[in-house]
Amino acid sequence: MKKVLIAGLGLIGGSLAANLKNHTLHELTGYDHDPQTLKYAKDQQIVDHVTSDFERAIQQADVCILACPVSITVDLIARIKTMPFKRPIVITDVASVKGNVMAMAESIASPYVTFIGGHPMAGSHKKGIQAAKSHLFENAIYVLSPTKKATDEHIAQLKNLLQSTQSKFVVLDAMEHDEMTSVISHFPHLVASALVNQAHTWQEKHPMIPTLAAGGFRDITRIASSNPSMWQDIFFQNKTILSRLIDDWMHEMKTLKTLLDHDDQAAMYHYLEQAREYRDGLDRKGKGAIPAFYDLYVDIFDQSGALEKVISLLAKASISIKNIEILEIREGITGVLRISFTSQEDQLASHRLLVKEGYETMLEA
Ligand SMILES: NC(=O)c1ccc[n+]([C@@H]2O[C@H](COP(=O)([O-])OP(=O)(O)OC[C@H]3O[C@@H](n4cnc5c(N)ncnc54)[C@H](O)[C@@H]3O)[C@@H](O)[C@H]2O)c1
Ligand SMILES: O=C(O)C(=O)C[C@]1(C(=O)O)C=C[C@@H](O)C=C1
Repeated sequence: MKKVLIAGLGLIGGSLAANLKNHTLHELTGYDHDPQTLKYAKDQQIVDHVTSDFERAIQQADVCILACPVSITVDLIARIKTMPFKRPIVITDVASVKGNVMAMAESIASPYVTFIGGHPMAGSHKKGIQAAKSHLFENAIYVLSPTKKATDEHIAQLKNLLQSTQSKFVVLDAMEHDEMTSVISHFPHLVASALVNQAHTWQEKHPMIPTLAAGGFRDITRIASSNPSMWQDIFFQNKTILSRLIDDWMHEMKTLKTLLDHDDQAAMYHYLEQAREYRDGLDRKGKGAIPAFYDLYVDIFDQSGALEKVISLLAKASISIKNIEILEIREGITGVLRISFTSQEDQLASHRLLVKEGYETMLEA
């Protein structure tokens, strides 16, 4: 049983706290600058104690998880550097950008402090403790970036503490991490916001644009609904790499424009085919970042009870569902359910069962 301090009890800190609370006996203390967040955490018993005295709490902890915005995390590490520690502590963080965090952490001189950077590759567009979920990190990649001082034993200790999240740990250095997360998280976010703003601008000419925005636009722009304050912080913390990716992107767009202007249909087909093949490959089992499930698409009609009927058929056959999502449903017209299973066996059994019951289904290739 360890004394664990979680500094920043928002979506990520709150989710980690809830997970540790549900699955371990560690003594949890929560620190946050927002008194309402602290009150909620205490009232909902997400942590055992709350404090507004970071300095005192960290000196009494065995482990500290920094779960504040990235730039605040850097500031907290700068404060930690000046504090006197009298007992060993492992400190980690969850920040989405690692460069400045790790540079600051490498300069901690105290022999008692071991810093191992962390970043769970899971989250949502929501913020705050009320959106926290104990199972948020299940099956997600969890990046660890040890400082030079951290031994294998320290890393094992931290993995052990976070084991109940059921994440998959990978060790990366800050630069590798920041380049990769730029490509698959930060830059896509920028593009999603740009697409939404482009639609907004065109709405002046075509007021019906929001009415026409269907599944595709919603899928690709979901993340534009995220917390602007967190994301502007991420962008500036990772600005050198992001700026390079914007150059790459402008080049890519220019190439696409040339294909269009020259009516080069064969090249455009090849471009789209290449993208489709790579995207389909990302979902395959064992590839990592995108959690791989076995999906089944089921056509349903927009009538009350349709969803319930499919779920109860599967439940009666003792088939457990990992996730279920209504992809598109319009009044009086067929909609599509995406049902995800953790095994191919369940996927195929559901397919056979639903086809027998007269449903039109499609298996994810
Ligand atoms: N949201 C995601 O999808 C996601 C995923 C992985 C990692 N992260 C990283 O996790 C960290 C937290 O993000 P989040 O989504 O939980 O944000 P959040 O806004 O939900 O939570 C941040 C928490 O930090 C607190 N806080 C802010 N400034 C503070 C300060 N000066 N002192 C004390 N507390 C302070 C806030 O009150 C809030 O409770 C960020 O570094 C982010 O990059 C986010
Ligand atoms: O699922 C989402 O909404 C997220 O944005 C999660 C997401 C991402 O995949 O980009 C966002 C930021 C994090 O640093 C890690 C995960």
